[in-house]
Amino acid sequence: MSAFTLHDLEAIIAARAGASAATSYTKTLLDKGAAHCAKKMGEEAIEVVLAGAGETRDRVVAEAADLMYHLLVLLKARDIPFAEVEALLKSRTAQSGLDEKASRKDA
Ligand SMILES: N=c1c2ncn([C@@H]3O[C@H](COP(=O)(O)OP(=O)(O)OP(=O)(O)O)[C@@H](O)[C@H]3O)c2ncn1[C@@H]1O[C@H](COP(=O)(O)O)[C@@H](O)[C@H]1O
Repeated sequence: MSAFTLHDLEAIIAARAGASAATSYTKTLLDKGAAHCAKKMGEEAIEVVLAGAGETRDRVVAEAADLMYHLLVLLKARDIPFAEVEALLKSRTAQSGLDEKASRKDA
């Protein structure tokens, strides 16, 4: 399985923020502002919903990838590091105590 992560994609998006809009779809989105990025992400989310409800497995995977990309572009447009989202997810896990249970199970 590929070791490519959302952090890798976040770094690519950050780099493409400095590119020309003529050569970068990411830059085109960012130039249009956070509200446009949010609208695009909403469209991609609907495509995941439709694919998840009744399209092929490959379509679900493809639409999920589009959604992840557009979510990271939106976070970039709002100057929110993906690590901040991860930290919130981690704190929720810690609140539920499931992180300790999971590490005990691994030991
Ligand atoms: N992961 C992606 C990625 N996923 C989806 N997309 C693009 O998102 C768009 C979504 O399709 P749509 O039909 O909704 O959009 P569209 O009609 O083409 O465009 P709109 O005018 O509606 O905005 C397509 O153009 C896809 O190519 C992506 N574009 C870029 N990346 C990553 O970003 C990197 C940098 O890309 P550039 O910024 O283009 O250099 C790439 O190497 C990839 O790693």
